[in-house]
Amino acid sequence: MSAHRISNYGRPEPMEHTTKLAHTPGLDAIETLKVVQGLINTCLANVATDGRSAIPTPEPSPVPKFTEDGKPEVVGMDGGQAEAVREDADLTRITAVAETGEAKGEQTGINPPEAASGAPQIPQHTDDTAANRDNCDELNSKEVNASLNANNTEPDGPAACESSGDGRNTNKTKTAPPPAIPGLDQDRLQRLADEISRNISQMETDDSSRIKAATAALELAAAVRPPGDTIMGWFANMSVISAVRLFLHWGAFDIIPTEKGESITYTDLAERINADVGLVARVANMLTSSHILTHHHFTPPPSSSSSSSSSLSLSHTPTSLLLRSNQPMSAMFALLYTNITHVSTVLPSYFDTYGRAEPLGPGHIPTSYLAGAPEADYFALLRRDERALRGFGLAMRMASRRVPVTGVYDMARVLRLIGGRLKRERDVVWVDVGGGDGHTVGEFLERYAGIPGGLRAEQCVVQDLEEVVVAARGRQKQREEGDDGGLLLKGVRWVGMDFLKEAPVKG
Ligand SMILES: C[S@@+](CC[C@H](N)C(=O)[O-])C[C@H]1O[C@@H](n2cnc3c(N)ncnc32)[C@H](O)[C@@H]1O
Repeated sequence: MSAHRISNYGRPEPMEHTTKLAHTPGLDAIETLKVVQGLINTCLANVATDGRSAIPTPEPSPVPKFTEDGKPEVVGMDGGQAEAVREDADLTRITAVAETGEAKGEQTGINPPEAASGAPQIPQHTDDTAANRDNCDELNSKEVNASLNANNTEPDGPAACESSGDGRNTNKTKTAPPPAIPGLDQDRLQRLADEISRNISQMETDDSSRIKAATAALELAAAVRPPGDTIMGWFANMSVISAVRLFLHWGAFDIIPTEKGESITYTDLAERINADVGLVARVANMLTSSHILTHHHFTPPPSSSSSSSSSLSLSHTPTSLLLRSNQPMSAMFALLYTNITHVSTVLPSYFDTYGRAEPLGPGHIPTSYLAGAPEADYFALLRRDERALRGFGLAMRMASRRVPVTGVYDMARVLRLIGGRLKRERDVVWVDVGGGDGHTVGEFLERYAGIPGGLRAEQCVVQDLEEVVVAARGRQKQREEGDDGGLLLKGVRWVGMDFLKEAPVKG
């Protein structure tokens, strides 16, 4: 397949590669985790073999080598970047000495060239990224399969260096105990790898296995990641967050077609959002490289009216579909972007002003300080902005999707106990304090209306701040005028209140 690469200037440049670009979401997740598992096994093998892997890393980070003065030489970096990596290496070396009590330089997280002898050359990152990646992908998938089958544990690892036949004295014996990389608890790593493997095999029948596998994979990655690499990862995350924020602000996620197999050229997208195509490509780079969007070679059908001359296009992934503007996850992103990322810019000055202590009341919080209305509390700020308030309600829906709403209380028992005590049909059974737009009550009604002595909408009250309730009532009225008559919540009472004051519903 032919495809394009974005140049340093953000312009598409032609290049050849055969990387598979479009994925079937379900299959892709499983395959991805298998690859992760393979890489983990490789990593474990690396630990057992003092970092001498038989399997090349697909897209290697710059590999430090030691120069004659004993400083690690950093391939592919210079200046400050290289110095930063050197410092990491030195730190690892110092930690190693401290932890093992060995003489300086004997055991380090980075292998001097001698230690790597006999091992295949780790491919260096060249400009021919795609071709390199293809070779590595192919090689890697073979090796991953091999590792999945053979568990890739290289039991004779430490001795392999001895038999490399290059005549160098490696000071290793067959009995040398792993781990060679200090600070890594090999048993823990193996337990995590087993956990990942077990859950991957159960993913088809057990939904939660996917989360468990991912959680263990993240824990494992955190354990094996070199410290400097962890921090470098934050920098990448910051850029990705900024790119997501821009694409949300420009409405780009809403413009990319959602049908499977469809994509939009960079040129068309740039035109639709009134942006320079080079800029769009540059921002999209962050999103495609972090697998939030996918890019493709695009050949417009002969009948197409597309004015696009560009042959590079973008399509959604399951992740980016959640970032479209009508999606709760997208609203949650906007909310947390403000509450965390934006607020973080004033935190030092906030604490300089108020002192280094927790806020004592609902006002004078970092969010109100940022908004230039320090006395206001969070919800007072929200109420000033109709759009933000709507977004808040939508974001809460996401939270309730991830946290179970029903099943926590034994509602059948509650209804049984309360049934005999109700004097009137409309007596209140269930109050949702701070219930927003009522979706939680809706879930209770969906689940418990049908059971014996079941919950009825007339028995439910949603309480929230007056403004929130007014808006929620308005939306419910619209639903009742719509096709389904707003049936689920029809009859629910909405009460404006302040939960810091006396409760309006008694008993
Ligand atoms: C975190 S949200 C929870 C919304 C909803 N219960 C849910 O689970 O999606 C908190 C809710 O409390 C409401 N709230 C905040 N301050 C309040 C106050 N002083 N009195 C009543 N409701 C308040 C907000 O308007 C918001 O709807």
